[in-house]
Amino acid sequence: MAASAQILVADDDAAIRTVISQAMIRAGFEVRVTSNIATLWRWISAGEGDLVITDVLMPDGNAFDVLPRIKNLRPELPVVVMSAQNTFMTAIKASERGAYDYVPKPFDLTELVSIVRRALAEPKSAQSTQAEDAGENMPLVGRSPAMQDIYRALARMMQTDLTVTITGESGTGKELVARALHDYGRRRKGPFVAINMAAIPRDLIESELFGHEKGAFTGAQTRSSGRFEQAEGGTLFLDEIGDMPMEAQTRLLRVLQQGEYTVVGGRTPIATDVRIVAATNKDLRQLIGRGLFREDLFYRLNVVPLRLPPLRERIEDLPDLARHFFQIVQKEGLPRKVLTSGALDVLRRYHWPGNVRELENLIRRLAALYPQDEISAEIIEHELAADHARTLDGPVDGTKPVDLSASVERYLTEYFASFGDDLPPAGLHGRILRDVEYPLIAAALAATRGNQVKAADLLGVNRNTLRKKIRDLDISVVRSIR
Ligand SMILES: Nc1ncnc2c1ncn2[C@@H]1O[C@H](COP(=O)(O)OP(=O)(O)OP(=O)(O)O)[C@@H](O)[C@H]1O
Repeated sequence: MAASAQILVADDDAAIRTVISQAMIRAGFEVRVTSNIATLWRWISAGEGDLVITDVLMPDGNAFDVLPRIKNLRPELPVVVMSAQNTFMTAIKASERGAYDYVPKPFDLTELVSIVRRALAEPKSAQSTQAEDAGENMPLVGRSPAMQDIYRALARMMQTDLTVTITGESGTGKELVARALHDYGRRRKGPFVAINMAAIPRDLIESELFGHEKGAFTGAQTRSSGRFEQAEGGTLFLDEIGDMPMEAQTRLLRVLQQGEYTVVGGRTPIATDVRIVAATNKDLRQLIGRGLFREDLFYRLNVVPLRLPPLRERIEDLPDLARHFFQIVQKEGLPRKVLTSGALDVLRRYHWPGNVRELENLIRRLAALYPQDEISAEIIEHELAADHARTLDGPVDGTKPVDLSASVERYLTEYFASFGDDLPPAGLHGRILRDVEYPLIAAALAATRGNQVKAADLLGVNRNTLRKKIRDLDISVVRSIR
């Protein structure tokens, strides 16, 4: 049946019409092409075509505006949307307006043919989709191929309740993605509840998640609701799932298998309607091997695995991300800055162990600490060196360094080793303290938006001492206008 199917192709670029129609004809389809929306709509309303491939922006209109009409008139007609504006919102809009799939330009013809085949082979279901405008407030920034893959996966998952597990180094945007899944999905009217397993004492995790009855354990003086109850009808985001204790894992498995749980100290099973999104920066398979994570739970959670690539693997997103964060800090009242092309080059070469969070923090510091409108390569180099001193080679798995003094020790061992049999130049004490003091004071000033009184308070030093240090360490301070 599919072999004789007719494909309607709409794109104002003649070259694209040609390559698509050639590929479709080679694949055994009939093809009609047009350069405008009006003709496409005429064909569709006349009942022609078995599938549509359309560009978004065309001379006589926007395909997203006609998609709801197409869905109304011919709900079973699959529409594949192509776009060169490869943002999260384009993918989401396509999904919300009822497109079958969204293909970012430039695209792979073989992939397009397989999408078309898949769409034509699927049973026709009159899937009704709510055409609700999501607004232009972009939650996720970046147009790299790696992020395109994420957007498409998200767009497909929006209308489902599938359990998703997001993996990725610290700071890659796992929580942001979990929120986007909720905010643009069909549970958006319900609550989004996040809980971080690494931030809660292990013996309290079960009761935090599932609640407890009065007297369930020492200190449980009243009945308490758990996060599952709070997330009813919405999404529960389980961050750092690799840190979940075994007993809690067993309870969670039951929720995923049977849709019910019991509170700690309770006996009656409670039915639950919660979408689970989990995240981890650990390798769960390795934890399974060490007996720390249940394999059956892993498979239940990993229904849809989503891997967020580290920033260094999608460095082309850096200018967009930097602009985005400058905009955010500007809205918060800090002056607007731009990066010189030299500065961008330095940022592109950096390896970003803290990923997008590290970039965000850097932009905040730049906006708060430097008076100049243009941020030069030298400033970036200076700040990244300070950043390096701050993290002093934290663990490579992306987790946050916890023990500063252990990090300093490691740093010093390497530092001494780098001089071989010689000693480093004299004045080490001053140099090391300065390397620690600079980022410390800069961070305090950034956190207090350049307010020296508050920064002195935060640091626990006298205001005059802070002023002297700022001068000695040559830290530039700009006060936020708010
Ligand atoms: N693609 C993106 N677009 C815009 N902002 C982003 C993006 N990715 C991450 N961020 C921002 O970077 C910061 C870190 O993101 P997030 O907290 O989601 O990371 P995470 O992977 O959950 O980190 P962790 O594992 O340490 O909890 C947040 O402020 C988030 O808003």
